[in-house]
Parts: sequence; structure tokens; C-alpha cells
Amino acid sequence: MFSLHNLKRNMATTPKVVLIACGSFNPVTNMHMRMFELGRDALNKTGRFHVIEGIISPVSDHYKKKDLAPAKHRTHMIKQAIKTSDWIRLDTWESEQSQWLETEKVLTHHREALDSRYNANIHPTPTKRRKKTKTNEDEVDNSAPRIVAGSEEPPVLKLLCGADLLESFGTPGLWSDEDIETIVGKHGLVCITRAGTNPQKFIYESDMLTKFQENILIVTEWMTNEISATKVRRALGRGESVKYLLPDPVIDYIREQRLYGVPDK
Ligand SMILES: Nc1ncnc2c1ncn2[C@@H]1O[C@H](COP(=O)(O)OP(=O)(O)OP(=O)(O)O)[C@@H](O)[C@H]1O
Ligand SMILES: NC(=O)c1ccc[n+]([C@@H]2O[C@H](COP(=O)(O)O)[C@@H](O)[C@H]2O)c1
Ligand SMILES: [Zn+2]
Repeated sequence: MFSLHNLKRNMATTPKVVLIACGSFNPVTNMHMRMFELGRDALNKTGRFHVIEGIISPVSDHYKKKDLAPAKHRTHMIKQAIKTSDWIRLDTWESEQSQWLETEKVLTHHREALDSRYNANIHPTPTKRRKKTKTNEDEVDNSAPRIVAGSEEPPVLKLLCGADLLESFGTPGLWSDEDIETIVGKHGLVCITRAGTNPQKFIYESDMLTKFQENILIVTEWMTNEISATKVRRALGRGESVKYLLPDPVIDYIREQRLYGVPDK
């Protein structure tokens, strides 16, 4: 029977999940934001997970993709887009790196960041020594950090992506097998269907993905729309309206900064 008590107890024991989406976000679209809502609903509905946070991690300028706007603009637009969300945040670590990083490395960084945030890292490094007392500021405590009684397990980190990104695992030379194994085997994947893709078939045809199938959640977007950043850029360059495809403040910023070849009025 439903009770608030049981609900609270279940939420306390159900593994928590942080969803991270890596991509160009050039620019961020409503569909990028919607992907998070779809992923969270689907995971929560399994009853096996409880999503607590979403992270948008834009790729750095070193990705060198055609027409990639500078990271400072892409991150600014993401900040505008997440203003109306109370659970998705921008993380600029990836975009600030001095070289392009494989997605596996980005996930590993965030895995470690989560572990230390949740106090699971019990070996303090000498450079991060903690103050022992408030009165003696210079005295440090090198013992293992205090584990709060009843402290929780760190959340699981899962890569959130569209099915085109999953299918790009099959592009020769683009992803290493080791990275795919770590992403899917160690972390996990939440994949949103996209027009022209067939993620179930793609998984079926891959021995590796089939082996880790339990770690992959395919989420069907029934209200299909094919918002694509490439098509948005094209429309902008042609002076066409992109209203209702991107958040209004993102459109304002694009026009202000004359990004993506927006013609003068
Ligand atoms: N319409 C969509 N449906 C499902 N997933 C999407 C959609 N648009 C983007 N995504 C997903 O969002 C993530 C980031 O995508 P990305 O920044 O490449 O957007 P994009 O619209 O595909 O842009 P581009 O056309 O520049 O490649 C990827 O995992 C991608 O699959
Ligand atoms: N080997 C890899 O880790 C690998 C290869 C290709 C793309 N990616 C990532 O996938 C995302 C793809 O974005 P785009 O669809 O905009 O190219 C980016 O975040 C990019 O860094 C990772
Ligand atoms: Zn893309």
C-alpha cells in the first residue's frame, strides 16, 4: 500500500543516479533539455533508480568540429537554457581542458568528483589537508576523512545520449573498444531514440553491447521531433525563425552575438 513513509524509505535505499550528457551543444536546443526529462522519468519509473542530478558537459574547442562555436558562447547559452531547471547543471571542466578528451575520460573525471563529493574517498592527499580545529587554523588532520554516520553510497553516473551517439560506437576508429566497455560496463547508458535510428537492433548486432545490455536503458520518445543543432544553425544562417526550437534567451544571445552567420537585420 502507498504510504509517504514507504516512499521516503524507498527513496533512501534506491540507488541514486547522476545523468551526464556530453556533446557539442552548438547551440543547446529544447531537445537536449528534453532528453534529460525523458531519461529521468524512465529511470525513476523502473523503480530501481532515483535520479538526483543532470550534468551538461560541452565539448572543448579542441574537438574541432565544423562550425563549432567557441566554448564561451556554448556554455553561456547552456547557462541560459538551464535557468528554468532545478536539477540540471552545466559543468565546464571538459570544455576547459587544453585538448579534446574521450568521453570515457570525462566520465572517469566525474566519477572521481562524485566519489570525493560523497566522502567515499577515504585517502586524503597531502595537498588537500583538512583543518583540524577552527581555533588553530594551521594545524591539519591527515587521518581519513570523517564518514558521517549513515552516509549514503555515492550515486551511479550514467551517460545520457541520443541513439545517434550510441550508433556512432560502430563508426570504425571513432571509439575504442576499451572505452565502450568502460562506458557501458562500468557506468551505464541511457539512450533516447531519435528518428532514423534503431538502437535495439544496434545493440543486438554488437556482442559487447549485448553483454552489458542490463546497463543500457533505451527510452522511446513517442512525441518525436527532429530538432537538430545542424538544422538550427542552417535556419539561423538563412535568417529563418528558430523560435520554439531553442529557449528564448538562447535565441536572444545568438542574435546579440551574431553567431552561426545570423544575417544583419
Ligand atoms: N532530437 C534529438 N533526439 C534525441 N537525442 C538528441 C537529439 N538532439 C540531440 N540529441 C543528443 O544530444 C546529445 C548532444 O548532441 P549534439 O550536441 O551533437 O546535438 P545535435 O543536435 O546532434 O547537434 P549536431 O547536429 O551539431 O551534431 C547527443 O547525445 C545527441 O544524440
Ligand atoms: N572516442 C570518444 O570518446 C568519442 C568519439 C566521438 C565523439 N565523442 C563525443 O561524443 C559527443 C558527440 O558530439 P557530436 O555529435 O556533436 O559530435 C562529444 O561529446 C564527443 O566528445 C567521443
Ligand atoms: Zn550530434
